[in-house]
Amino acid sequence: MASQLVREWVGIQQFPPATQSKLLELLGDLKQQDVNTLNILVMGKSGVGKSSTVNSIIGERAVAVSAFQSEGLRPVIVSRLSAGFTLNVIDTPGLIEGGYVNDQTLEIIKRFLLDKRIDILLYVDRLDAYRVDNMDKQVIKAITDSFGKDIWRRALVVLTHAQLSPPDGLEYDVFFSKRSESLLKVLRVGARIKKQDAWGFNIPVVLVENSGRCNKNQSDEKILPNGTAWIPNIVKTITEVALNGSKSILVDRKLIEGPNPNRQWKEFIPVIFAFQYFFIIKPIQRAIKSDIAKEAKPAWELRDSGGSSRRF
Ligand SMILES: Nc1nc2c(ncn2[C@@H]2O[C@H](COP(=O)(O)OP(=O)(O)OP(=O)(O)O)[C@@H](O)[C@H]2O)c(=O)[nH]1
Repeated sequence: MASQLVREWVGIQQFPPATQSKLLELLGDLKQQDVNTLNILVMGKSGVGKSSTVNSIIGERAVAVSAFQSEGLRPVIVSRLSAGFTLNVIDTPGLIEGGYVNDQTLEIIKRFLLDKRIDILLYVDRLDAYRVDNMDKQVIKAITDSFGKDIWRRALVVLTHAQLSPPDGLEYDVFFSKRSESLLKVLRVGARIKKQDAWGFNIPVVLVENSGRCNKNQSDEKILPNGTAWIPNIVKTITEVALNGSKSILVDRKLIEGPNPNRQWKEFIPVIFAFQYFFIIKPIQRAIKSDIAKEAKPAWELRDSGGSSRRF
């Protein structure tokens, strides 16, 4: 991702000192493991808080946020450099339109990512959605079909609107784990992750509150209702996923175009013809010949072929 404009990460200085020092420590951990760049892809349904989350992490209003359906159809890349570390965050348009996955949007995202590497996927949804439905499954399936199942080894589920009072008198952490479990369940179905493989896809769920009215602790850090300072927490989880030993996803032509249906099984065509010739056509020909040979000749044929040519 060398071509885009990389700016100094000034937004990091907007964070309170406690957050800043935790972030710099985490970036230091990554650099120690020779990870000097992270490409983070942000995807999800429309209006769930993708752009707001990008801005919160960067600490600047780097991408446009809208309460209404966003007009932007193209992904946007935000690149920031701090102490020798480059962070590239790719914000993408929402994938749902009129109740369906928008294939055109998906195609634009795929083309945009061509020849780029995805180190981390932030799959964004809202904490305050109480149900999962087929739409969730369709979006997850579309991401899986586009970038392969292994992208989920590099994923975090991010739940926005995390400053809420749970319904029905539920404890905050109980509500969070119920919401996470139901979303992870539908994610495993959409991503075709089999039960026996689930341990290899240990997808963490993190909470985010992008609102300016987010509560703060004594160190002026934005905190969740359970007291967690969420910006260092999401960056820490991103660091853990980046260092979990799985491979980043290289978006090459083969990956996004998938197997060419016209080429499928083509190499087997000569084998199938040879099989048909030797094991079906040949035996049938042999059987016909032997039938003809064995056939008892009728009397009139013997008479005719006996040489007694009648002359008229
Ligand atoms: N209270 C609250 N509002 C949020 C949060 N995150 C986003 N919003 C609001 O939700 C609306 C949509 O946010 P965006 O960040 O534009 O969502 P998006 O997913 O990027 O939207 P599209 O690009 O249209 O798909 C905006 O009005 C945001 O201010 C959050 O964590 N808490």
